[in-house]
Amino acid sequence: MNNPLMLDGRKVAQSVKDDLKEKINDLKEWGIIPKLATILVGDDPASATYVKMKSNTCHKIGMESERILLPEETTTDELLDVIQELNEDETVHGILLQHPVPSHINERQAFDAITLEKDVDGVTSHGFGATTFQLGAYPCCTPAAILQVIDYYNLNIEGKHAVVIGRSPILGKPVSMMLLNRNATVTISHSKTEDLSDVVKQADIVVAAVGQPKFVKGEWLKEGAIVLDAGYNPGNIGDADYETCYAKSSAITPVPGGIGPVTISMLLKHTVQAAIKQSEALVTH
Ligand SMILES: Nc1nc2c(c(=O)[nH]1)N[C@@H](CN(C=O)c1ccc(C(=O)N[C@@H](CCC(=O)O)C(=O)O)cc1)CN2
Repeated sequence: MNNPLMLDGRKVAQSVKDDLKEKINDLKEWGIIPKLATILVGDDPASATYVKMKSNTCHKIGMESERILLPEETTTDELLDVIQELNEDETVHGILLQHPVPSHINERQAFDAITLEKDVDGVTSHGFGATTFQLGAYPCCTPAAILQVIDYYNLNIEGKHAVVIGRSPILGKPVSMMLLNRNATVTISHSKTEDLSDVVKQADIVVAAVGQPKFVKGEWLKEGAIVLDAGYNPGNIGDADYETCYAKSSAITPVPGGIGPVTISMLLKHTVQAAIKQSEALVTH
């Protein structure tokens, strides 16, 4: 396949942020400034960087953000109290709990404590169910970013075979449901899948969401496959081996500059949508 298309996530993210700036200006005329609260538990440097990127991007486009940094030894109950306060704070429209939390914390319980209307990161069980059944919840941001890239570049996924590698609650599982809702034929593969390379060989679209650097090799791909790399490994290395996958693909997202920047723009988009909905709810009550 000659001349594969490099899918430029920075360009996609910019187009999302440009749309948002207009909406944010409109909201400001009503005295509303969309606000995202981020919670980081512990001092994992990569997570700290991602949270900082989220809050910096909020400020750049005229939103507010409140960064809550909690010590490593925070208990589940203490974290639940912080989330409850944010649920009740009318100035906060969206809540993000950075994943992963330290292992002594019950992450599922913490995610599920976020009220659905502020779950702009799509991490609650309720949000997952509502996304799956297309009931209007905010989807997880990386899956939403993958769909945004697909739409921006007009990639045809209906009836195509998408192989998702990974089944995590905030990536592999939700993106599989979202692709299914777009009429793709979806195979979810994972660490226990037998003959993974043979499974991947059948894919028109490969979503790499496995969390291992350069895991997907070009030789596994069908000629002309689309590769959507959702990996964010240390050193900004994706889950796909870019050079070999590029050569075999028809289109591919790089790392950095692919799905990552779009993920952040989707978080801000959901927060603006939440600010609009919550303000409408205040007016009608
Ligand atoms: N609660 C959540 N936790 C985590 C999520 C999430 O969506 N919700 N996703 C990942 C990490 N992540 C955001 O949190 C994330 C990772 C990487 C990027 C990104 O833009 N990376 C850049 C490169 C980094 C850089 O420029 O320094 C890129 O790919 O170009 C954004 C978000 C885990 N946790």
